[in-house]
Amino acid sequence: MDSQSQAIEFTKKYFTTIASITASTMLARTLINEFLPSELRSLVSSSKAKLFSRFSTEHTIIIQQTEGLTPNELYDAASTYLRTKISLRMKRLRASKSEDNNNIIVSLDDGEGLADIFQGAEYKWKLVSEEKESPRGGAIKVKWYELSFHNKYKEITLNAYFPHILERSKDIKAADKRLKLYMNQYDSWSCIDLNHPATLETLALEPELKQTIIEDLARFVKRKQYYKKIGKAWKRGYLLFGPPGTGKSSLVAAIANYLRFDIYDLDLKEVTSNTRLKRLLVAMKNKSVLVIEDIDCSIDLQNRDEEGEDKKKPSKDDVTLSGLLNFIDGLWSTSGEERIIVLTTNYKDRLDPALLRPGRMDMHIQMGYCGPNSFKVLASNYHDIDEHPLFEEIEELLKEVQVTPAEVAEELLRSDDVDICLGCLIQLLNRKKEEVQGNEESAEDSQDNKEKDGDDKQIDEEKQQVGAKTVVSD
Ligand SMILES: Nc1ncnc2c1ncn2[C@@H]1O[C@H](COP(=O)(O)OP(=O)(O)OP(=O)(O)O)[C@@H](O)[C@H]1O
Ligand SMILES: [Mg+2]
Repeated sequence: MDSQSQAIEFTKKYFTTIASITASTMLARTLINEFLPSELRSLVSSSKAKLFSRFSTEHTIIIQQTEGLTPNELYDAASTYLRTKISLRMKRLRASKSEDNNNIIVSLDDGEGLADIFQGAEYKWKLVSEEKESPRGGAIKVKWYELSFHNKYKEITLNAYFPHILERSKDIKAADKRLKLYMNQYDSWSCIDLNHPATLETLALEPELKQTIIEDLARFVKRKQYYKKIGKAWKRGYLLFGPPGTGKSSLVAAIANYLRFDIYDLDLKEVTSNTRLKRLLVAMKNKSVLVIEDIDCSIDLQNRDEEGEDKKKPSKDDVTLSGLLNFIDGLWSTSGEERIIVLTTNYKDRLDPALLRPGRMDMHIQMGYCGPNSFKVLASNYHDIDEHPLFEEIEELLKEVQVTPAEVAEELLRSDDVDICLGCLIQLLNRKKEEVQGNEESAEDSQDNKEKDGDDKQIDEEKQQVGAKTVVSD
């Protein structure tokens, strides 16, 4: 036989064998289907699946929507996480929007799947749903994800991929969330949407101060494990002080917008007893900013522990500042996570020394008058300009006079015409300069009459307030 006829012979035999195997398989399948009872049939097919999976390198994990009656957090996190992996090329998607959410949510439809890559591992996700009979009658829809990957990635999946999904979904939810502003009436909170536009970017602050604040906040949110280890409540306290209109309230809103935290604006005058105060503090949610504005006015700040003879003896249940701070330390260390507390005042010197002690407030932030850098931020916010022929004159004047960012903002809002606004601002600054010069002259006159260093000291102190300073304590 030549080699060509050998090949033909071989091919014939090969096909005959294949045909007979196929026929036997079909016969076996027919026999199984027709003659085996259903229980035995499912046993045979599950053994077949087992045999197949023993040789397959693919591994599948089922993530059900509920485990028993309890919602499965991992399913929920996966749904949120997978939204960021959706491509608009996919054939079928779902879209929805809820009142609490800022964005339209686009998600996988039942039966659809997508691919993801994490640390070099490839994953295939599929959303499956099925109608099942409910034990209470009727049908219920059960849903689950089938996650398939090469079985060499089992460990990465359990130890790194799933924790990553849980973490990412938290961030995504926080970014979507519509922020709330809570206010107290007596001992209960009511809330409205927080629509304050202030951001750390648009806030006119000296650049180093802004950077310090951003870094402090970023470090704080990353330190969950650290706070746990040292056994301290995971909270951070900021004391903001400075004249009216320097941006204290705006900074609180900017912090909330940056961290995506709700704000609880606590009016201490509404709170009549310690018990009520405790109730309010316990009702606060995690990831929130507690703010007490004008702390010097809202509570009798005299140090009530050191009772002088002429001081009124407080009743046991009176709200006191030290009581408030102690609650916060105590209650929040057991029940709260990721809390910021901000106290604001126009007069730092009127505050209880107990509040200024190291360790009470982590950072003391002085909000200052508008300096040249802050002015540039405001000009860019309000008129989208980074330079202008009048800038130089304005910047020179800002070094000499004290004007708050709020006053500058008011001038910049006067007109859509930037030349008019900057002209008005120069007029304001010149008026202020004349006032200062007038004051200095009259101070000099009176100094001729009686020696007085107090005024100079006052002016020196005030001049120092241009820009802002911080005292940070850890
Ligand atoms: N640093 C700033 N950056 C940007 N805008 C500012 C700044 N400071 C004040 N403003 C503008 O002035 C307005 C008033 O400021 P804000 O209420 O934040 O001041 P405040 O320091 O809280 O004053 P008060 O002591 O009277 O409560 C803000 O709405 C904002 O438009
Ligand atoms: Mg304010």
